[in-house]
Amino acid sequence: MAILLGSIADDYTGASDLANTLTKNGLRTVQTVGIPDPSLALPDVDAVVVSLKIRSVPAAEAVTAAASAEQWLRRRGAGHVLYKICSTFDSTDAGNIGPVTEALSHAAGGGIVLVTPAFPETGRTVYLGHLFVGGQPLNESPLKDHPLNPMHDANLVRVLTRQSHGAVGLIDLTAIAAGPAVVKARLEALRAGGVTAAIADAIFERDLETLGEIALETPVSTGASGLGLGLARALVRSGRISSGGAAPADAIRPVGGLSAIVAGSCSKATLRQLEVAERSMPVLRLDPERLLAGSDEIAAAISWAGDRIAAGPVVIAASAAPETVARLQSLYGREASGHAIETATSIITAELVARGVRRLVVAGGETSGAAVDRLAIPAFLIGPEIAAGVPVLRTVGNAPGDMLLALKSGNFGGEDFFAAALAMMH
Ligand SMILES: Nc1ncnc2c1ncn2[C@@H]1O[C@H](COP(=O)(O)OP(=O)(O)O)[C@@H](O)[C@H]1O
Ligand SMILES: O=C(O)[C@@H](O)C(=O)COP(=O)(O)O
Repeated sequence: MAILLGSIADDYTGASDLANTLTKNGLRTVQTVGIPDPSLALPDVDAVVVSLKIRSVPAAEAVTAAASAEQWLRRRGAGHVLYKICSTFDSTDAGNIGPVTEALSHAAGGGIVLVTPAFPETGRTVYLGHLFVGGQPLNESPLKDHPLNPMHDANLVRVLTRQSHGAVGLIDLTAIAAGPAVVKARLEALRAGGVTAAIADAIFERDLETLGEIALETPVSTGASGLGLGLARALVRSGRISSGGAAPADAIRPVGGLSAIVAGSCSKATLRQLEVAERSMPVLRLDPERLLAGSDEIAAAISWAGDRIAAGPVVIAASAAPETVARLQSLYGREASGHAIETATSIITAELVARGVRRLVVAGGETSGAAVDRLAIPAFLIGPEIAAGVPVLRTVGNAPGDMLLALKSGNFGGEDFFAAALAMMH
């Protein structure tokens, strides 16, 4: 299997978001969970997205994992590797976007890396280096309250500089609107001046098409699904994609079985989706304090689900509003509470699957990572899109048999997302 485009995603929802974008834009794509075992039979594809769970781990750990994935992708022919980060640039001053970008660039012989989290379809735009989420600057958006990576600075040149050894520059919208030749010249001028990463503005998809064309001439880029769109369209325009990009028909074959939704995302969109789900499905709100206190909250949740699940989908959620999250974190610490809750939701997910759930929606990037790891799913085929950035996924090589999943990024999806997802998973 020789591939044209490789990607390393810093979380699993982000990986499925990118895989969805690449598929929609003409590349046959598979999403692997980590570096796949050589025995796993993967389909013939144009692009592989390796999902890692490295957004919130120590930078050195993220670098080591990403470097191995990069080598694996290069050995399979990837001429370009996109480091898929969050469209809201989720990270801390200690990393991991800067350190991983620099490591990937170093492995590819150095040079300058284009960086942009813009994803206009979901309202993420970058202007003069500042990231906007819908109509709000990043630091005024709900991301200011993220449980793991609260974002307090919309100026990405500044944010990335704090995480990088090298100098960070800006390619502004004026240059991008002037087209690929001007962007290329600007990138070269920045490189000659010692800059190793350039934040690129982008507001419209045409900006990302320009950036994709130039990025494709370099070995590494860093960005969200918008840059994926630009790279995919550039590859298709180059005439190097012969497949026509159709998603495998297998991806939507029904699996039957029971269905469930597990949420650990505390994002504004997820909190609203849970409220709406309460009108049509049984929803269990976990008590995070009881979970952390080591009580039998997990067993109680499994028993609650067991009493209801044969009659229809159930929802189990740890999600809570920012004030409640802040209170728990003040008692147990940010990382400890996040990790303990992810562990609990992943155990509950595995128990639901053991009881016959084959159609599963997980809300939250870290939450999805923990759940998919516990289920030991090796890879996914990409099915139809449920909402911008969220496709139906079909497991490849899964031990208990095929499953359909939707891994929902916290801020993605309309308010009826959960019902809409299950309606597409048969
Ligand atoms: N009630 C809660 N209090 C504190 N942290 C929580 C609570 N519920 C979930 N979490 C944690 O918040 C984090 C949410 O991150 P994630 O799953 O990536 O969601 P998102 O996609 O919205 O960013 C996870 O680590 C999760 O375990
Ligand atoms: O780019 C995006 O916004 C998503 O693909 C993504 O990575 C979101 O992360 P989570 O909200 O943590 O799932």
